[in-house]
Amino acid sequence: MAVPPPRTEPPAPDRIRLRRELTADPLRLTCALLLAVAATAGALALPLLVRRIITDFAAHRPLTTDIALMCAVAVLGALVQALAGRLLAWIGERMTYRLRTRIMEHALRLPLPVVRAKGTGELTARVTSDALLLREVVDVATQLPLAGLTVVATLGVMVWIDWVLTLVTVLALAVLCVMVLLILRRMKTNVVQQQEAVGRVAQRFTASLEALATVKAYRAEPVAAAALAEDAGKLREVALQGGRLNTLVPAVLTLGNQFAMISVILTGGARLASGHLQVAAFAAFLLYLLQTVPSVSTLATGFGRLQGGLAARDRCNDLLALPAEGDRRDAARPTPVPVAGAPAVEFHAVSFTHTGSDHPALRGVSFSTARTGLTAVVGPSGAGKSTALALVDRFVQPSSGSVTVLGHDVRHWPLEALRARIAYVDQSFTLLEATARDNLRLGRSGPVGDAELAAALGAVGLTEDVARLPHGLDTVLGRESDLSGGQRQRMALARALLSDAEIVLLDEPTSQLDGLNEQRFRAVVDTLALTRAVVVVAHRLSTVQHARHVVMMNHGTVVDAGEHGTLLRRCPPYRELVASQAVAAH
Ligand SMILES: Nc1ncnc2c1ncn2[C@@H]1O[C@H](COP(=O)(O)OP(=O)(O)OP(=O)(O)O)[C@@H](O)[C@H]1O
Repeated sequence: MAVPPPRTEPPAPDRIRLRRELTADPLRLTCALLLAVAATAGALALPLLVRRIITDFAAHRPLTTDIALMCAVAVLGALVQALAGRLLAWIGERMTYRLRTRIMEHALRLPLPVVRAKGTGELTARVTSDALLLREVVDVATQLPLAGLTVVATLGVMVWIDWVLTLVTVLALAVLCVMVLLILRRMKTNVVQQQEAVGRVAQRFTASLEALATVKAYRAEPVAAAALAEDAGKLREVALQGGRLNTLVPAVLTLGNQFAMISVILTGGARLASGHLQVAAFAAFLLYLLQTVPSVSTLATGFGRLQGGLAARDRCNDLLALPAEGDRRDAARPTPVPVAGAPAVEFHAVSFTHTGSDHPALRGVSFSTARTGLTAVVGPSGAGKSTALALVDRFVQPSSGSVTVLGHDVRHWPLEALRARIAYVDQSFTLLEATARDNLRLGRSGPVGDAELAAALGAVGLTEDVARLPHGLDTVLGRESDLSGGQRQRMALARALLSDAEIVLLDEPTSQLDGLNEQRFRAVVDTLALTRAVVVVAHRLSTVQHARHVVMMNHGTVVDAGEHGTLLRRCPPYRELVASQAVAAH
Protein backbone atom coordinates (compact mmCIF):
# COMPACT_ATOMS: atom_id res chain seq x y z
CA MET A 1 0.00 0.00 0.00
CA ALA A 2 1.32 3.44 -0.91
CA VAL A 3 2.45 5.52 2.07
CA PRO A 4 0.28 8.65 2.29
CA PRO A 5 2.25 11.87 1.89
CA PRO A 6 3.10 13.62 5.16
CA ARG A 7 1.13 16.70 6.14
CA THR A 8 3.37 19.58 5.18
CA GLU A 9 3.93 21.71 8.25
CA PRO A 10 5.52 25.08 7.66
CA PRO A 11 8.78 25.77 9.49
CA ALA A 12 8.19 27.68 12.73
CA PRO A 13 8.52 31.36 11.87
CA ASP A 14 11.36 33.11 13.62
CA ARG A 15 9.58 36.26 14.81
CA ILE A 16 11.39 39.46 15.72
CA ARG A 17 11.44 39.94 19.49
CA LEU A 18 12.95 43.32 20.14
CA ARG A 19 14.12 42.54 23.67
CA ARG A 20 15.99 39.48 22.45
CA GLU A 21 17.46 41.44 19.53
CA LEU A 22 18.60 44.27 21.78
CA THR A 23 20.27 41.94 24.25
CA ALA A 24 21.99 39.80 21.61
CA ASP A 25 25.34 41.28 22.69
CA PRO A 26 24.82 41.75 26.46
CA LEU A 27 28.42 42.81 27.13
CA ARG A 28 28.41 45.72 24.70
CA LEU A 29 24.89 46.72 25.72
CA THR A 30 25.85 46.76 29.41
CA CYS A 31 28.97 48.81 28.62
CA ALA A 32 26.93 51.27 26.56
CA LEU A 33 24.33 51.60 29.31
CA LEU A 34 26.97 52.05 32.05
CA LEU A 35 28.74 54.71 29.98
CA ALA A 36 25.43 56.45 29.33
CA VAL A 37 24.62 56.32 33.06
CA ALA A 38 28.06 57.82 33.80
CA ALA A 39 27.44 60.61 31.26
CA THR A 40 24.05 61.28 32.85
CA ALA A 41 25.59 61.36 36.34
CA GLY A 42 28.16 63.89 35.07
CA ALA A 43 25.40 66.06 33.65
CA LEU A 44 23.50 65.81 36.94
CA ALA A 45 26.58 66.88 38.93
CA LEU A 46 27.09 70.12 36.96
CA PRO A 47 24.32 72.22 38.57
CA LEU A 48 25.53 71.15 42.02
CA LEU A 49 29.01 72.38 41.06
CA VAL A 50 27.46 75.66 39.89
CA ARG A 51 25.77 75.98 43.28
CA ARG A 52 29.13 75.37 44.95
CA ILE A 53 30.84 78.01 42.77
CA ILE A 54 28.15 80.59 43.62
CA THR A 55 28.44 79.81 47.33
CA ASP A 56 32.30 79.96 47.23
CA PHE A 57 32.10 83.13 45.17
CA ALA A 58 29.83 84.79 47.76
CA ALA A 59 32.14 83.63 50.54
CA HIS A 60 35.28 84.95 48.66
CA ARG A 61 36.81 81.46 48.65
CA PRO A 62 39.27 80.42 45.84
CA LEU A 63 37.45 78.99 42.78
CA THR A 64 40.33 77.13 41.03
CA THR A 65 39.35 73.67 42.30
CA ASP A 66 35.66 74.27 41.52
CA ILE A 67 36.41 75.35 37.94
CA ALA A 68 38.88 72.49 37.35
CA LEU A 69 36.32 70.02 38.68
CA MET A 70 33.60 71.46 36.49
CA CYS A 71 35.78 71.32 33.34
CA ALA A 72 36.83 67.74 34.12
CA VAL A 73 33.22 66.62 34.61
CA ALA A 74 32.14 68.34 31.36
CA VAL A 75 34.98 66.86 29.25
CA LEU A 76 34.67 63.37 30.72
CA GLY A 77 30.89 63.48 30.29
CA ALA A 78 31.27 64.34 26.59
CA LEU A 79 33.86 61.58 26.03
CA VAL A 80 31.80 58.96 27.81
CA GLN A 81 28.71 60.02 25.87
CA ALA A 82 30.56 59.69 22.55
CA LEU A 83 31.80 56.22 23.50
CA ALA A 84 28.29 55.11 24.50
CA GLY A 85 26.98 56.43 21.16
CA ARG A 86 29.59 54.40 19.28
CA LEU A 87 28.69 51.22 21.07
CA LEU A 88 24.99 51.80 20.47
CA ALA A 89 25.63 52.43 16.76
CA TRP A 90 27.52 49.13 16.61
CA ILE A 91 24.66 47.28 18.36
CA GLY A 92 22.08 49.00 16.13
CA GLU A 93 23.81 48.23 12.85
CA ARG A 94 24.43 44.60 13.84
CA MET A 95 20.77 44.22 14.75
CA THR A 96 19.63 45.81 11.48
CA TYR A 97 21.98 43.54 9.52
CA ARG A 98 20.63 40.46 11.32
CA LEU A 99 17.01 41.45 10.76
CA ARG A 100 17.56 42.44 7.13
CA THR A 101 19.31 39.18 6.28
CA ARG A 102 16.66 37.16 8.14
CA ILE A 103 13.83 38.89 6.30
CA MET A 104 15.56 38.58 2.89
CA GLU A 105 16.39 34.92 3.42
CA HIS A 106 12.83 34.20 4.53
CA ALA A 107 11.42 36.06 1.50
CA LEU A 108 13.57 33.88 -0.78
CA ARG A 109 12.15 30.78 0.88
CA LEU A 110 8.50 31.79 0.50
CA PRO A 111 6.38 29.87 -2.00
CA LEU A 112 6.36 31.48 -5.46
CA PRO A 113 2.60 32.27 -5.46
CA VAL A 114 2.97 34.07 -2.11
CA VAL A 115 5.86 36.20 -3.40
CA ARG A 116 3.90 37.04 -6.55
CA ALA A 117 0.85 37.97 -4.50
CA LYS A 118 2.85 40.19 -2.11
CA GLY A 119 4.83 41.91 -4.85
CA THR A 120 8.57 42.47 -5.06
CA GLY A 121 8.41 46.20 -4.30
CA GLU A 122 6.29 45.65 -1.22
CA LEU A 123 8.73 43.00 0.04
CA THR A 124 11.70 45.25 -0.72
CA ALA A 125 10.18 47.99 1.46
CA ARG A 126 10.49 45.66 4.47
CA VAL A 127 14.28 45.52 4.21
CA THR A 128 14.66 49.20 3.37
CA SER A 129 12.30 51.56 5.15
CA ASP A 130 10.96 49.15 7.80
CA ALA A 131 14.50 48.06 8.69
CA LEU A 132 15.48 51.71 9.17
CA LEU A 133 12.58 52.24 11.56
CA LEU A 134 13.61 49.13 13.45
CA ARG A 135 17.17 50.46 13.69
CA GLU A 136 15.85 53.48 15.59
CA VAL A 137 14.55 51.21 18.34
CA VAL A 138 18.12 50.54 19.53
CA ASP A 139 18.79 54.21 20.20
CA VAL A 140 15.36 54.76 21.63
CA ALA A 141 15.42 51.67 23.83
CA THR A 142 18.58 52.90 25.53
CA GLN A 143 17.68 56.58 25.50
CA LEU A 144 14.27 56.08 27.09
CA PRO A 145 15.38 54.45 30.37
CA LEU A 146 18.25 56.92 30.66
CA ALA A 147 16.00 59.88 30.02
CA GLY A 148 13.51 58.45 32.53
CA LEU A 149 16.34 57.93 35.01
CA THR A 150 17.60 61.48 34.44
CA VAL A 151 14.15 62.95 35.03
CA VAL A 152 13.64 60.89 38.21
CA ALA A 153 17.16 61.63 39.53
CA THR A 154 16.84 65.32 38.70
CA LEU A 155 13.48 65.48 40.45
CA GLY A 156 15.10 63.74 43.43
CA VAL A 157 17.84 66.42 43.66
CA MET A 158 15.21 69.10 43.10
CA VAL A 159 13.15 67.75 46.05
CA TRP A 160 16.30 67.94 48.14
CA ILE A 161 16.81 71.57 47.09
CA ASP A 162 13.17 72.69 47.49
CA TRP A 163 10.16 70.33 47.60
CA VAL A 164 7.56 73.07 47.00
CA LEU A 165 9.17 74.11 43.72
CA THR A 166 9.48 70.43 42.77
CA LEU A 167 5.76 69.91 43.36
CA VAL A 168 5.00 72.83 41.04
CA THR A 169 7.35 71.34 38.43
CA VAL A 170 5.77 67.87 38.67
CA LEU A 171 2.27 69.27 38.24
CA ALA A 172 3.33 71.21 35.15
CA LEU A 173 5.10 68.12 33.70
CA ALA A 174 2.02 65.95 34.36
CA VAL A 175 -0.13 68.22 32.19
CA LEU A 176 2.58 68.04 29.53
CA CYS A 177 2.71 64.20 29.66
CA VAL A 178 -1.05 63.83 29.21
CA MET A 179 -0.97 66.01 26.09
CA VAL A 180 2.02 64.14 24.59
CA LEU A 181 0.45 60.73 25.27
CA LEU A 182 -2.69 61.76 23.40
CA ILE A 183 -0.54 62.62 20.37
CA LEU A 184 1.52 59.40 20.60
CA ARG A 185 -1.59 57.24 20.52
CA ARG A 186 -2.33 58.49 17.02
CA MET A 187 1.27 58.21 15.88
CA LYS A 188 1.50 54.39 15.68
CA THR A 189 -1.54 54.17 13.43
CA ASN A 190 -0.06 56.82 11.23
CA VAL A 191 3.31 55.04 10.98
CA VAL A 192 1.54 51.84 9.87
CA GLN A 193 -0.35 53.80 7.21
CA GLN A 194 2.88 55.47 6.06
CA GLN A 195 4.75 52.18 5.76
CA GLU A 196 1.89 50.62 3.80
CA ALA A 197 1.90 53.62 1.47
CA VAL A 198 5.70 53.35 1.06
CA GLY A 199 5.22 49.66 0.16
CA ARG A 200 2.61 50.53 -2.49
CA VAL A 201 4.87 53.16 -4.09
CA ALA A 202 7.84 50.77 -4.06
CA GLN A 203 5.68 48.01 -5.55
CA ARG A 204 4.32 50.09 -8.40
CA PHE A 205 7.71 51.64 -9.14
CA THR A 206 9.40 48.21 -9.27
CA ALA A 207 6.64 46.84 -11.52
CA SER A 208 6.94 49.87 -13.84
CA LEU A 209 10.73 49.48 -14.09
CA GLU A 210 10.40 45.76 -14.78
CA ALA A 211 8.00 46.58 -17.63
CA LEU A 212 10.01 49.59 -18.81
CA ALA A 213 10.47 48.42 -22.40
CA THR A 214 6.70 48.03 -22.78
CA VAL A 215 6.10 51.35 -21.05
CA LYS A 216 8.46 53.08 -23.48
CA ALA A 217 7.26 51.22 -26.57
CA TYR A 218 3.68 52.28 -25.90
CA ARG A 219 4.70 55.78 -24.85
CA ALA A 220 3.09 54.99 -21.53
CA GLU A 221 5.58 57.00 -19.44
CA PRO A 222 2.95 59.67 -18.62
CA VAL A 223 0.38 57.01 -17.66
CA ALA A 224 2.87 55.11 -15.52
CA ALA A 225 4.17 58.35 -14.00
CA ALA A 226 0.60 59.47 -13.22
CA ALA A 227 -0.16 56.18 -11.45
CA LEU A 228 3.08 56.52 -9.49
CA ALA A 229 2.27 60.13 -8.66
CA GLU A 230 -1.14 59.04 -7.37
CA ASP A 231 0.46 56.53 -5.01
CA ALA A 232 3.12 59.06 -4.03
CA GLY A 233 0.29 61.54 -3.39
CA LYS A 234 -1.42 59.11 -1.02
CA LEU A 235 1.92 58.64 0.74
CA ARG A 236 2.29 62.42 0.95
CA GLU A 237 -1.15 62.70 2.58
CA VAL A 238 -0.42 60.20 5.36
CA ALA A 239 3.13 61.55 5.75
CA LEU A 240 1.69 65.05 6.16
CA GLN A 241 -0.66 63.77 8.87
CA GLY A 242 2.37 62.18 10.54
CA GLY A 243 4.34 65.40 10.10
CA ARG A 244 1.55 67.37 11.75
CA LEU A 245 1.57 64.97 14.70
CA ASN A 246 5.36 65.16 14.87
CA THR A 247 5.43 68.94 14.91
CA LEU A 248 2.80 68.96 17.65
CA VAL A 249 5.16 67.15 20.02
CA PRO A 250 7.91 69.84 20.24
CA ALA A 251 5.27 72.58 20.30
CA VAL A 252 3.53 70.93 23.25
CA LEU A 253 6.91 70.34 24.91
CA THR A 254 7.94 73.98 24.58
CA LEU A 255 4.59 75.14 25.88
CA GLY A 256 4.72 72.75 28.82
CA ASN A 257 8.29 73.68 29.70
CA GLN A 258 7.55 77.36 29.55
CA PHE A 259 4.51 76.79 31.71
CA ALA A 260 6.69 74.92 34.23
CA MET A 261 9.37 77.62 34.10
CA ILE A 262 6.89 80.47 34.71
CA SER A 263 5.25 78.56 37.58
CA VAL A 264 8.65 77.82 39.16
CA ILE A 265 9.93 81.42 38.75
CA LEU A 266 6.78 82.87 40.29
CA THR A 267 6.73 80.40 43.19
CA GLY A 268 10.54 80.60 43.60
CA GLY A 269 10.41 84.44 43.63
CA ALA A 270 7.82 84.33 46.38
CA ARG A 271 9.88 81.83 48.39
CA LEU A 272 13.06 83.92 47.91
CA ALA A 273 11.23 87.00 49.15
CA SER A 274 9.89 85.11 52.18
CA GLY A 275 13.41 83.82 52.96
CA HIS A 276 12.52 80.13 52.48
CA LEU A 277 15.00 79.79 49.58
CA GLN A 278 18.61 80.93 48.97
CA VAL A 279 19.76 82.47 45.65
CA ALA A 280 22.39 79.73 45.03
CA ALA A 281 19.83 76.99 45.63
CA PHE A 282 17.29 78.74 43.37
CA ALA A 283 19.95 79.05 40.59
CA ALA A 284 20.78 75.34 40.94
CA PHE A 285 17.06 74.47 40.89
CA LEU A 286 16.56 76.47 37.70
CA LEU A 287 19.54 74.73 36.08
CA TYR A 288 18.05 71.35 37.00
CA LEU A 289 14.73 72.41 35.61
CA LEU A 290 16.44 73.39 32.35
CA GLN A 291 18.21 70.04 32.37
CA THR A 292 14.97 68.11 32.60
CA VAL A 293 13.75 69.76 29.38
CA PRO A 294 15.92 67.69 26.96
CA SER A 295 15.21 64.52 28.92
CA VAL A 296 11.47 65.11 28.81
CA SER A 297 11.80 65.85 25.05
CA THR A 298 13.80 62.64 24.61
CA LEU A 299 11.05 60.74 26.42
CA ALA A 300 8.31 62.23 24.26
CA THR A 301 10.02 61.93 20.87
CA GLY A 302 11.53 58.57 21.89
CA PHE A 303 8.08 57.13 22.52
CA GLY A 304 7.06 58.45 19.09
CA ARG A 305 10.03 56.74 17.40
CA LEU A 306 9.34 53.61 19.41
CA GLN A 307 5.83 53.54 17.93
CA GLY A 308 7.42 53.63 14.45
CA GLY A 309 9.79 50.81 15.37
CA LEU A 310 6.98 48.70 16.79
CA ALA A 311 4.86 49.24 13.68
CA ALA A 312 7.84 48.19 11.50
CA ARG A 313 8.42 45.14 13.73
CA ASP A 314 4.77 44.11 13.29
CA ARG A 315 5.03 44.46 9.50
CA CYS A 316 8.25 42.44 9.38
CA ASN A 317 6.74 39.83 11.69
CA ASP A 318 3.73 39.53 9.37
CA LEU A 319 6.19 38.65 6.61
CA LEU A 320 8.20 36.27 8.82
CA ALA A 321 4.98 34.55 9.88
CA LEU A 322 4.26 33.53 6.29
CA PRO A 323 5.13 29.84 6.09
CA ALA A 324 8.25 29.09 4.10
CA GLU A 325 8.30 26.38 1.49
CA GLY A 326 9.27 22.95 2.66
CA ASP A 327 8.73 21.01 5.78
CA ARG A 328 10.51 21.49 9.08
CA ARG A 329 11.04 17.73 9.24
CA ASP A 330 13.01 17.90 5.98
CA ALA A 331 16.35 18.05 7.79
CA ALA A 332 15.61 14.89 9.77
CA ARG A 333 14.05 13.05 6.86
CA PRO A 334 16.35 10.69 4.95
CA THR A 335 16.66 11.47 1.26
CA PRO A 336 14.57 8.86 -0.55
CA VAL A 337 16.46 6.38 -2.66
CA PRO A 338 15.12 6.43 -6.23
CA VAL A 339 12.96 3.37 -6.85
CA ALA A 340 14.53 1.14 -9.49
CA GLY A 341 12.42 1.04 -12.62
CA ALA A 342 10.02 3.77 -11.45
CA PRO A 343 9.24 6.55 -13.93
CA ALA A 344 11.28 9.75 -13.64
CA VAL A 345 8.06 11.75 -13.22
CA GLU A 346 4.57 10.42 -12.77
CA PHE A 347 1.27 12.30 -12.42
CA HIS A 348 -1.59 10.43 -10.73
CA ALA A 349 -4.98 12.10 -11.30
CA VAL A 350 -3.54 15.52 -10.50
CA SER A 351 -5.84 18.51 -10.18
CA PHE A 352 -4.67 22.01 -9.37
CA THR A 353 -6.20 25.47 -9.16
CA HIS A 354 -4.00 28.58 -9.00
CA THR A 355 -4.51 30.82 -5.96
CA GLY A 356 -7.08 33.46 -6.81
CA SER A 357 -8.41 31.55 -9.83
CA ASP A 358 -11.89 30.03 -10.10
CA HIS A 359 -10.95 27.53 -12.79
CA PRO A 360 -8.72 24.51 -12.27
CA ALA A 361 -5.58 24.73 -14.39
CA LEU A 362 -5.23 20.93 -14.26
CA ARG A 363 -8.03 18.37 -13.92
CA GLY A 364 -7.22 14.72 -13.25
CA VAL A 365 -3.92 14.77 -15.13
CA SER A 366 -2.11 11.43 -15.35
CA PHE A 367 1.01 10.65 -17.36
CA SER A 368 4.52 9.40 -16.77
CA THR A 369 7.96 9.82 -18.25
CA ALA A 370 10.74 7.24 -18.57
CA ARG A 371 14.05 7.54 -16.66
CA THR A 372 15.81 8.51 -19.85
CA GLY A 373 14.60 9.95 -23.10
CA LEU A 374 12.60 12.92 -24.30
CA THR A 375 8.99 13.57 -23.32
CA ALA A 376 7.24 16.41 -25.11
CA VAL A 377 4.27 18.10 -23.46
CA VAL A 378 2.29 19.88 -26.14
CA GLY A 379 -1.07 21.56 -26.45
CA PRO A 380 -2.67 24.91 -27.08
CA SER A 381 -1.92 27.98 -25.00
CA GLY A 382 -3.44 27.80 -21.51
CA ALA A 383 -3.66 23.98 -21.63
CA GLY A 384 -1.79 23.70 -18.30
CA LYS A 385 1.66 22.65 -19.57
CA SER A 386 3.73 25.11 -17.49
CA THR A 387 1.57 24.43 -14.45
CA ALA A 388 2.38 20.72 -14.77
CA LEU A 389 6.14 21.49 -14.74
CA ALA A 390 5.70 23.76 -11.70
CA LEU A 391 4.12 20.84 -9.82
CA VAL A 392 7.12 18.59 -10.52
CA ASP A 393 9.51 21.12 -8.92
CA ARG A 394 6.97 21.59 -6.06
CA PHE A 395 6.66 25.32 -6.70
CA VAL A 396 2.99 24.60 -6.08
CA GLN A 397 1.29 21.48 -4.70
CA PRO A 398 -1.62 19.53 -6.20
CA SER A 399 -5.13 20.23 -4.92
CA SER A 400 -5.72 16.49 -5.34
CA GLY A 401 -3.84 13.53 -6.77
CA SER A 402 -0.07 13.19 -6.53
CA VAL A 403 3.12 13.79 -8.45
CA THR A 404 5.97 11.34 -7.96
CA VAL A 405 9.61 11.85 -8.85
CA LEU A 406 11.85 8.79 -9.17
CA GLY A 407 9.16 6.70 -7.46
CA HIS A 408 8.47 8.97 -4.47
CA ASP A 409 5.73 11.52 -3.93
CA VAL A 410 7.26 14.99 -4.26
CA ARG A 411 5.93 15.72 -0.74
CA HIS A 412 8.08 12.88 0.62
CA TRP A 413 11.25 14.45 -0.76
CA PRO A 414 13.11 17.03 1.29
CA LEU A 415 12.69 20.08 -0.93
CA GLU A 416 16.43 20.63 -1.39
CA ALA A 417 16.99 17.02 -2.39
CA LEU A 418 14.05 17.07 -4.79
CA ARG A 419 15.23 20.20 -6.57
CA ALA A 420 18.80 18.90 -6.70
CA ARG A 421 17.44 16.09 -8.91
CA ILE A 422 15.75 18.49 -11.31
CA ALA A 423 17.13 21.12 -13.72
CA TYR A 424 14.39 23.59 -14.54
CA VAL A 425 14.49 26.15 -17.32
CA ASP A 426 11.61 28.59 -16.97
CA GLN A 427 9.82 30.48 -19.72
CA SER A 428 11.72 33.70 -19.11
CA PHE A 429 15.16 31.96 -19.16
CA THR A 430 16.07 33.82 -16.05
CA LEU A 431 19.69 34.64 -15.39
CA LEU A 432 20.83 35.73 -11.96
CA GLU A 433 22.67 39.02 -11.57
CA ALA A 434 25.96 37.17 -11.34
CA THR A 435 28.86 36.29 -13.63
CA ALA A 436 28.25 34.15 -16.70
CA ARG A 437 30.37 31.48 -15.00
CA ASP A 438 28.25 31.46 -11.84
CA ASN A 439 25.07 31.43 -13.91
CA LEU A 440 26.29 28.39 -15.79
CA ARG A 441 27.29 26.34 -12.75
CA LEU A 442 24.14 27.09 -10.75
CA GLY A 443 22.88 23.52 -10.98
CA ARG A 444 26.20 21.89 -10.02
CA SER A 445 27.09 20.93 -6.50
CA GLY A 446 30.83 20.58 -7.22
CA PRO A 447 33.30 22.73 -9.13
CA VAL A 448 33.09 23.00 -12.92
CA GLY A 449 36.31 23.30 -14.92
CA ASP A 450 36.80 25.78 -17.75
CA ALA A 451 37.04 22.98 -20.31
CA GLU A 452 33.63 21.67 -19.29
CA LEU A 453 32.15 25.17 -19.39
CA ALA A 454 33.63 25.71 -22.84
CA ALA A 455 32.17 22.41 -24.07
CA ALA A 456 28.69 23.33 -22.80
CA LEU A 457 28.92 26.79 -24.39
CA GLY A 458 30.06 25.19 -27.66
CA ALA A 459 27.15 22.76 -27.60
CA VAL A 460 24.62 25.58 -27.41
CA GLY A 461 26.56 27.84 -29.82
CA LEU A 462 27.48 30.48 -27.26
CA THR A 463 31.29 30.34 -27.40
CA GLU A 464 31.73 33.52 -29.43
CA ASP A 465 28.93 35.41 -27.68
CA VAL A 466 30.53 34.81 -24.27
CA ALA A 467 34.03 35.60 -25.61
CA ARG A 468 32.71 38.99 -26.76
CA LEU A 469 31.51 39.90 -23.24
CA PRO A 470 33.81 42.52 -21.61
CA HIS A 471 35.25 40.02 -19.11
CA GLY A 472 34.27 36.79 -20.83
CA LEU A 473 32.93 34.21 -18.39
CA ASP A 474 33.57 36.60 -15.51
CA THR A 475 31.25 39.29 -16.84
CA VAL A 476 28.38 40.08 -14.51
CA LEU A 477 25.20 39.58 -16.51
CA GLY A 478 21.96 41.41 -16.06
CA ARG A 479 22.73 45.14 -16.15
CA GLU A 480 24.86 46.77 -18.83
CA SER A 481 26.12 43.38 -20.05
CA ASP A 482 22.81 41.75 -20.82
CA LEU A 483 22.18 39.01 -23.35
CA SER A 484 19.60 38.70 -26.09
CA GLY A 485 16.52 36.55 -25.54
CA GLY A 486 17.95 33.71 -27.64
CA GLN A 487 21.34 33.94 -25.92
CA ARG A 488 19.63 33.79 -22.52
CA GLN A 489 17.70 30.76 -23.70
CA ARG A 490 20.93 29.06 -24.74
CA MET A 491 22.67 30.01 -21.47
CA ALA A 492 19.79 28.37 -19.59
CA LEU A 493 20.16 25.29 -21.74
CA ALA A 494 23.93 25.16 -21.14
CA ARG A 495 23.19 25.42 -17.41
CA ALA A 496 20.88 22.42 -17.66
CA LEU A 497 23.57 20.56 -19.62
CA LEU A 498 26.12 21.20 -16.86
CA SER A 499 23.80 20.37 -13.98
CA ASP A 500 23.90 17.14 -11.96
CA ALA A 501 20.16 16.70 -12.29
CA GLU A 502 18.66 13.44 -13.55
CA ILE A 503 15.50 15.19 -14.72
CA VAL A 504 15.52 18.22 -17.01
CA LEU A 505 12.37 20.32 -17.36
CA LEU A 506 12.40 22.81 -20.23
CA ASP A 507 9.52 25.25 -20.56
CA GLU A 508 9.29 26.66 -24.09
CA PRO A 509 13.05 26.41 -24.63
CA THR A 510 13.10 27.34 -28.32
CA SER A 511 10.70 30.25 -28.56
CA GLN A 512 13.51 32.71 -29.33
CA LEU A 513 15.91 30.50 -31.27
CA ASP A 514 16.75 30.84 -34.95
CA GLY A 515 16.92 27.83 -37.26
CA LEU A 516 20.59 27.04 -36.61
CA ASN A 517 20.22 27.31 -32.87
CA GLU A 518 17.06 25.24 -32.92
CA GLN A 519 19.09 22.47 -34.57
CA ARG A 520 21.74 22.89 -31.87
CA PHE A 521 18.98 22.72 -29.27
CA ARG A 522 17.77 19.40 -30.68
CA ALA A 523 21.31 18.01 -30.56
CA VAL A 524 21.75 19.13 -26.94
CA VAL A 525 18.39 17.71 -25.90
CA ASP A 526 19.23 14.41 -27.63
CA THR A 527 22.52 14.29 -25.73
CA LEU A 528 20.75 15.05 -22.46
CA ALA A 529 18.06 12.47 -23.18
CA LEU A 530 20.65 9.70 -23.53
CA THR A 531 21.26 9.73 -19.79
CA ARG A 532 18.42 11.77 -18.29
CA ALA A 533 14.69 12.27 -18.43
CA VAL A 534 14.02 15.42 -20.43
CA VAL A 535 10.53 16.93 -20.35
CA VAL A 536 10.03 19.70 -22.87
CA VAL A 537 7.00 21.95 -23.06
CA ALA A 538 6.91 23.13 -26.64
CA HIS A 539 4.70 25.14 -28.92
CA ARG A 540 6.92 24.51 -31.91
CA LEU A 541 6.36 20.85 -32.66
CA SER A 542 9.32 20.72 -35.04
CA THR A 543 11.60 20.73 -31.99
CA VAL A 544 9.96 17.75 -30.31
CA GLN A 545 8.37 15.65 -33.00
CA HIS A 546 11.16 13.10 -32.63
CA ALA A 547 10.27 12.66 -28.94
CA ARG A 548 9.79 9.09 -27.84
CA HIS A 549 6.78 10.17 -25.84
CA VAL A 550 4.35 13.03 -26.54
CA VAL A 551 1.73 14.16 -23.99
CA MET A 552 -1.08 16.11 -25.62
CA MET A 553 -2.87 18.46 -23.19
CA ASN A 554 -5.93 20.64 -23.60
CA HIS A 555 -8.07 22.57 -21.11
CA GLY A 556 -6.14 21.20 -18.14
CA THR A 557 -6.46 17.53 -19.09
CA VAL A 558 -4.31 14.99 -20.89
CA VAL A 559 -6.09 14.30 -24.16
CA ASP A 560 -3.74 11.50 -25.23
CA ALA A 561 -0.16 10.33 -24.86
CA GLY A 562 2.09 8.21 -27.05
CA GLU A 563 4.51 8.42 -29.96
CA HIS A 564 4.23 11.19 -32.52
CA GLY A 565 3.07 8.74 -35.21
CA THR A 566 0.55 7.03 -32.94
CA LEU A 567 -0.96 10.33 -31.86
CA LEU A 568 -1.14 11.49 -35.44
CA ARG A 569 -3.26 8.46 -36.22
CA ARG A 570 -5.57 8.36 -33.22
CA CYS A 571 -5.70 11.84 -31.68
CA PRO A 572 -7.62 14.41 -33.77
CA PRO A 573 -6.63 17.44 -31.59
CA TYR A 574 -2.96 16.47 -32.03
CA ARG A 575 -3.48 16.08 -35.76
CA GLU A 576 -5.00 19.55 -35.83
CA LEU A 577 -2.09 20.97 -33.85
CA VAL A 578 0.38 19.34 -36.23
CA ALA A 579 -1.56 20.47 -39.27
CA SER A 580 -1.67 24.02 -37.98
CA GLN A 581 2.12 24.00 -37.85
CA ALA A 582 2.54 22.11 -41.09
CA VAL A 583 4.78 19.54 -39.50
CA ALA A 584 5.55 16.67 -41.79
CA ALA A 585 3.95 13.48 -40.53
CA HIS A 586 6.34 10.62 -40.28
N1 LIG B 1 -0.19 32.47 -11.56
C1 LIG B 1 -1.40 32.16 -12.05
N2 LIG B 1 -2.52 32.56 -11.42
C2 LIG B 1 -3.73 32.24 -11.88
N3 LIG B 1 -3.95 31.51 -12.99
C3 LIG B 1 -2.88 31.08 -13.67
C4 LIG B 1 -1.54 31.39 -13.24
N4 LIG B 1 -0.68 30.82 -14.11
C5 LIG B 1 -1.44 30.21 -15.04
N5 LIG B 1 -2.74 30.36 -14.78
C6 LIG B 1 -3.88 29.80 -15.54
O1 LIG B 1 -3.74 28.40 -15.54
C7 LIG B 1 -4.05 27.89 -16.82
C8 LIG B 1 -2.87 27.07 -17.34
O2 LIG B 1 -1.79 27.94 -17.52
P1 LIG B 1 -0.38 27.41 -18.01
O3 LIG B 1 0.58 28.55 -17.96
O4 LIG B 1 -0.03 26.20 -17.26
O5 LIG B 1 -0.70 27.03 -19.51
P2 LIG B 1 0.30 26.65 -20.69
O6 LIG B 1 -0.28 25.47 -21.36
O7 LIG B 1 1.69 26.54 -20.19
O8 LIG B 1 0.15 27.94 -21.59
P3 LIG B 1 1.23 28.60 -22.56
O9 LIG B 1 1.52 27.60 -23.63
O10 LIG B 1 0.50 29.78 -23.11
O11 LIG B 1 2.41 28.96 -21.75
C9 LIG B 1 -4.39 29.06 -17.70
O12 LIG B 1 -5.80 29.16 -17.77
C10 LIG B 1 -3.83 30.24 -16.98
O13 LIG B 1 -4.62 31.38 -17.18
